Amino acid sequence: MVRNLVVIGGTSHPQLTESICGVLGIPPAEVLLSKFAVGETRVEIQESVREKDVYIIQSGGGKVNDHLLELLITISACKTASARRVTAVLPLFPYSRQSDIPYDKTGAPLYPSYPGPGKPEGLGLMNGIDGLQKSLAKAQIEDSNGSPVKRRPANGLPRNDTTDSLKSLTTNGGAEDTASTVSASNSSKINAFQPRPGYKQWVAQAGTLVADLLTCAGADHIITMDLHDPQYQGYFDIPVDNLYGRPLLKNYIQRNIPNYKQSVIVSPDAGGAKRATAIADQMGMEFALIHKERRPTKITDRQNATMMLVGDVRDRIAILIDDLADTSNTITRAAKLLKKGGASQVYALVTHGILSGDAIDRINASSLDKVVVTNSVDQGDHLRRCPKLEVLEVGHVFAEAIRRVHHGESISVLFQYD
Ligand SMILES: O=P(O)(O)OC[C@H]1O[C@H](OP(=O)(O)OP(=O)(O)O)[C@H](O)[C@@H]1O
Repeated sequence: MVRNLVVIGGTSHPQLTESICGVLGIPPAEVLLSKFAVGETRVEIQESVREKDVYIIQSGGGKVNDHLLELLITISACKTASARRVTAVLPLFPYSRQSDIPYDKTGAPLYPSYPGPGKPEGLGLMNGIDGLQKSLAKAQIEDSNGSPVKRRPANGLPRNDTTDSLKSLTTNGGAEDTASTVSASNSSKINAFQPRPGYKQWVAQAGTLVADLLTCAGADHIITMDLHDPQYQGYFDIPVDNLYGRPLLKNYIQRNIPNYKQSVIVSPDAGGAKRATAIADQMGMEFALIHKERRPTKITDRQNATMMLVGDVRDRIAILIDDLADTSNTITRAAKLLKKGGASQVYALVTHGILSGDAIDRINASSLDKVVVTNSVDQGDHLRRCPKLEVLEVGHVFAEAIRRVHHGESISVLFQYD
């Protein structure tokens, strides 16, 4: 019997809300989530939450920015309606890939970004500058007056500050300097990263801002799963429970992969090695790693990174383990390499199947034999389009976490590896 507990479902994943409420044996709260014509989010809590323990389910993926704002407004609405405690339940935590300052050793920014559907350009800061630059160049070259537009020479970014660079690009600042007519080749030169001694490009630390926004909106507690960077928890001054998807993945391996002990667990990059070795060690299986020889400086370059397999997968089933698949470039490229290395079959087991843009087409056309994800992100559409996809239910894991938090019980059992 759960008393004084209220579960509110955001628009990101109604099916998961239903599943969590089904396990808890309560109906989701009545809320009106809509939008004004202009696109602003409107939230109306249609039942009393006074002195209640409220859990708001909202995942990342899909229209991630809309969902985030809706969550913030809902948290704030519950707090102002005198909820006793508000917990944001974020099965996939949005922006958690942007928790650090992603520079490589030359000072060039790395972009752990989420590319939108079919928009490889205009994503990430440098690409954004590139896109902006191209648009400006095009607009200026096609100036209706027909007069050529004078621009700063294309010898790298105009100033050593990205904000200023953007400003100068948008206002044509510095046009009084050495004049040159903008051309496509100039544009591409401007896009090339040229580190300046002692200076690093400024990249927004969106993860910090999102942590602050949630706290500022009134969240008292966060429940999430398989944070891309577990240290992100340290950005919060409220409790963060980072649940593991690992038991679900292990269970899948044990039940569905014949002679699984003869298979090889593979991490598709060094960043995920700890995650994958944890499973390999616990299950007494062998481990292999894919090493990216050159880390690309731009998201659009990622597919060009050279990959190298460290380990032997010949005539064995290779099981890729990762926290998330977004464009699915990582797992599809890894699968190709594993098949080249003699793997008999390749499975990809991923906690968060974001699968943006043409990720599904990429998987369908790839050497992957099976892709297994949890429903931390809505998989309804993905399942219809991808015969290789299998989905593991996480509703009961979140329901149990909510039940335990509500009753003040320990949830460390949900963190156990085995
Ligand atoms: O489906 P994709 O678009 O290829 O993205 C998925 C990859 O991105 C993330 O790692 P990231 O590249 O941010 O590097 P890291 O693990 O070193 O942080 C994640 O851990 C996957 O490996």
